[in-house]
Amino acid sequence: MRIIITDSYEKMGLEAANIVAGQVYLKPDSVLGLATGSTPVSMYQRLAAVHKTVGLDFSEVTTFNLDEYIGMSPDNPQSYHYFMQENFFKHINIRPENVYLPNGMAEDMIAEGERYEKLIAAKGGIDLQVLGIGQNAHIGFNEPDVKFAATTHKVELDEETIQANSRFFASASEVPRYAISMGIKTIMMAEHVILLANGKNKAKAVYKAVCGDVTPEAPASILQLHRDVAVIVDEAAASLLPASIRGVSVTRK
Ligand SMILES: O=P(O)(O)OC[C@H]1O[C@](O)(CO)[C@@H](O)[C@@H]1O
Repeated sequence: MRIIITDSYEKMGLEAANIVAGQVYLKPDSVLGLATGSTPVSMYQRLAAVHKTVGLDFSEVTTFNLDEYIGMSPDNPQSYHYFMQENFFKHINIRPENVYLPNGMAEDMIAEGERYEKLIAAKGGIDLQVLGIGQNAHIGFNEPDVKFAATTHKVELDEETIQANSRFFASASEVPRYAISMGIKTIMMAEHVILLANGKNKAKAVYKAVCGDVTPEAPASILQLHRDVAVIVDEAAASLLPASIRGVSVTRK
């Protein structure tokens, strides 16, 4: 794992965007795995700016998102389809036919999971996967006690996740209870991974991901076994990392 500590949320996004942009520049037909949530927004803004100012070309890029709420249609403003459109896709020159998210409206979620995995495989697998992290150390919507061998599947959201995501809804009761998410195995098969986190409320989860035991109770801890992960965090999210880890990290001011 490489740890990059930045002094602001914007710089976290900048560091992440540089890695994504480098990937797309060197391999124009890259397959990107993408995340939603508030964390990657500054990265998407930066990538959109790089597209606009220097013409970073997304026309050959394919994207697969991590997850979608079950029962959310793509035109629902709370859906992750909608989020991606508003925060990223409409600002770049990606082709709509190269954009994939799990279908939260599918009748058979087992078949939908299999379909999604086949699509990823048909595109040659994910070159670079972007991840946020939940306060309970989830990645995608893989909640604690996850099965490390799981591929894309239906998940029941933890109460902690429902509470955390209720800020995007009128109330916690409106947050869907189920989602369809890439599994840990899907994520671990990506060639490169970047994990982003900002804010004090992510410090415990970052600690577990970087130096806790590798355990299904902290799903992100499995990333310690991945061959190429960059963890990009602001000072607040890095605040519980021990001096030994901070000593080998890169700090960007
Ligand atoms: O970035 P946020 O809003 O804190 O969300 C944390 C994580 O939870 C999710 O929303 C659930 O998958 C992820 O997309 C995100 O990485």
